[in-house]
Amino acid sequence: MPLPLLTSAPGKVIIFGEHSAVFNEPAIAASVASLRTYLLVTEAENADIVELDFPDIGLDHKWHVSELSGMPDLGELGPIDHCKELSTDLNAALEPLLQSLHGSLKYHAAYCFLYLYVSLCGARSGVKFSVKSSLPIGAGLGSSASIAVCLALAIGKLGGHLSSEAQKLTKDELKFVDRWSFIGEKCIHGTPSGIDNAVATYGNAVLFQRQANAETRSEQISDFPQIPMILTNTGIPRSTKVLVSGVKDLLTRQPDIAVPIVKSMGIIASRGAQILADLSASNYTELCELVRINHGLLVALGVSHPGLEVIKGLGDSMAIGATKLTGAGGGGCALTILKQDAPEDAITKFKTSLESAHGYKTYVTGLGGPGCAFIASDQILQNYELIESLFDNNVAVSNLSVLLPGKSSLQWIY
Ligand SMILES: Nc1ncnc2c1ncn2[C@@H]1O[C@H](COP(=O)(O)OP(=O)(O)OP(=O)(O)O)[C@@H](O)[C@H]1O
Ligand SMILES: C[C@@](O)(CCO)CC(=O)[O-]
Ligand SMILES: [Mg+2]
Repeated sequence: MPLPLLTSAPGKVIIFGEHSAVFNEPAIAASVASLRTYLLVTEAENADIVELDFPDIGLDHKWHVSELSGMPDLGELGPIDHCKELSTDLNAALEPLLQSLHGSLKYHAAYCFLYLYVSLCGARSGVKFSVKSSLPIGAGLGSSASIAVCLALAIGKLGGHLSSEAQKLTKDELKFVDRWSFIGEKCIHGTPSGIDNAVATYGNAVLFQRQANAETRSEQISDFPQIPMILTNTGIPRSTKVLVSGVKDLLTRQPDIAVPIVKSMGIIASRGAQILADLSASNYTELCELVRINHGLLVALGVSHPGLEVIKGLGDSMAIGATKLTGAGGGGCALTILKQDAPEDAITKFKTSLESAHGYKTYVTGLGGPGCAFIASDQILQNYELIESLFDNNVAVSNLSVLLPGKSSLQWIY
């Protein structure tokens, strides 16, 4: 695959079923139309290195080709094997390369990168990977999945696993990206369900269910309605990995109580899917009711946070709509589905008081839109000055809107 190469993937909003999705219950998520990660792959200045430039997390690291050689032969292992369990041999071989990055966001991003790179590209060197994202990190909007999808698509192409000339990503190629990004998510947070990377790969909205055999089933929800909602980011940091393992521990300690909670969340998602397929004034109230119940069950699982309850409390006291946390919780984001008759001035008051009194950030964004996408080298070269300038650290992420697949004049392929 000739360089440069640009890949992109969206963030996501889980409407119903976070956490229960990990335990094979159905869940619904949609891609976030305007919040995306972009990965630019270029020739490195030095042919003997592989470089990561991930400024959002302060990661600028180079590995020498000699460090990448001598990796274990993964010969017979296919993606499904890695999906079931990450290779212990590869993990052990990567450990020394990650040593200086321990205990940080950097570690997980670099681990995800190296696992995919070594598995799919061997010891190729002379390549630089630069990331720019409009997604908040660790906020519940799927930043980890979007980066894993950008990497899986780019590295799959560099390693010759995906066609370099195609004018469209085929079903099989999307499956490849879905599987390898799931493997990347496993590096970042241990036991993902796969819903986040499925949405970041396929886009639009999906009804997702993880199967017992580590396979996943995601059904596209066509004509997903634009539900009027406000996303609020508390900015309270948390880790999906820690929250997911906390829920697993609760299920082990209190199975008689916690298993039915998780099952109820699955029933909510299934009912939610029926409503969303045929949303009308008459079932909108039930949709709001499901949002309220789903949040209550997430509270019971211990994954809310006082900072999220502020949003719920304000939304409830203003009777503006129904609020639930979205993503892994523990901080991060909440979504508020607005009542159909919510007055404009009440919506404004809700947003400004969360912003001014609590320092939260609110987003009004459309849902749905393209999943993963790439721009081939000839197109990038024709627009190189523009694209390169957007990856400058001093350029605000709001400028990334000129790159939006589906809206931009650049020829994204997806
Ligand atoms: N722009 C980025 N640059 C580099 N690494 C990133 C970026 N965005 C996300 N990551 C990686 O993803 C990790 C955050 O993932 P985490 O799953 O905890 O949060 P999230 O994906 O934003 O939220 P959720 O999983 O609840 O949707 C970071 O530790 C980092 O390794
Ligand atoms: C908490 C969780 O359900 C959603 C995180 O966005 C984890 C997952 O499904 O991988
Ligand atoms: Mg994540």
